[in-house]
Amino acid sequence: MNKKIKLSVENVSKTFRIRGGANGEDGILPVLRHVNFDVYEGEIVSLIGESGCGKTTLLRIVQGLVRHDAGNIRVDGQPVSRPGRDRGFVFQQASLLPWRSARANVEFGLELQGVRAADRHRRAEELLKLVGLGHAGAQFPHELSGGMQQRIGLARALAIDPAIMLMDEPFSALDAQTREVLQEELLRIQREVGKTTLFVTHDLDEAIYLSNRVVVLAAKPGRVKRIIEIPFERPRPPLTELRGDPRFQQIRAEMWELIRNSAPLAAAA
Ligand SMILES: Nc1ncnc2c1ncn2[C@@H]1O[C@H](COP(=O)(O)OP(=O)(O)OP(=O)(O)O)[C@@H](O)[C@H]1O
Repeated sequence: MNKKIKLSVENVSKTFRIRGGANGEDGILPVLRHVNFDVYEGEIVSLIGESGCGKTTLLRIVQGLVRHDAGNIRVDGQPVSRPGRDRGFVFQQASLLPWRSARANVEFGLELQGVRAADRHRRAEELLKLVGLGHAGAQFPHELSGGMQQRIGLARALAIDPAIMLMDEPFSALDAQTREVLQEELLRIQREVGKTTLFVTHDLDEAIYLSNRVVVLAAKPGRVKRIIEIPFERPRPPLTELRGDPRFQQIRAEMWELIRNSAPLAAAA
């Protein structure tokens, strides 16, 4: 079977200019160096690596909010240089508009696209059902739990039917139980809509559980250390069950080792 590349990250490098270093002079912080990987249609690929290795920066580059210094980002073969509706995103905080109902939040992107009211309502209802909140469309964000807000954020991102989804630690602010429920829900939704997803997480178990492949980044500057194929078939059993599989433990140990032993490159390298 030929796999179609939805997102390609080719040789991407990024530095930030930082003001007032140790000696009071401005400096250059290399954050990403020659980062390469592809994401195939329908896959979930996670980025993992120690804090500060550039995961969020890379996601923002793909989103088009941060400009890279070198390399190419392509979605469906088209170069990316600014935000666009081919990329939907869900971040750590759902950031819903507080004065809008859940349904009106889901409709927001469609309104910007000029979609007719009747079509917007129909699409929002479908998506609310998809994320398990068919009953909550009239509620306002302050009436929803953190997990429900993230579900609405996911529905809002899916509403514009993007080519790829970008998710930056979407479950990290949730309590452990809600988090596990939403991880299972994401896999169910993924089965239903087949959306290609690039997912940033700190959590090794989450990365293994959700992903087809995991890109392990080394830090200082961020670079691809290894890309690990996750062998478990879908639909996957609950995470608590999967943790008992010796292959899960083996992959987890491999990732942990890679992250722990990713020595920074010498400054001149
Ligand atoms: N706008 C900016 N200006 C200067 N430096 C920045 C900027 N944004 C990020 N950085 C730096 O780039 C590096 C990578 O940050 P980034 O947030 O991408 O890492 P991360 O892997 O997502 O970290 P975490 O896992 O803690 O969220 C950090 O050293 C950070 O301080």
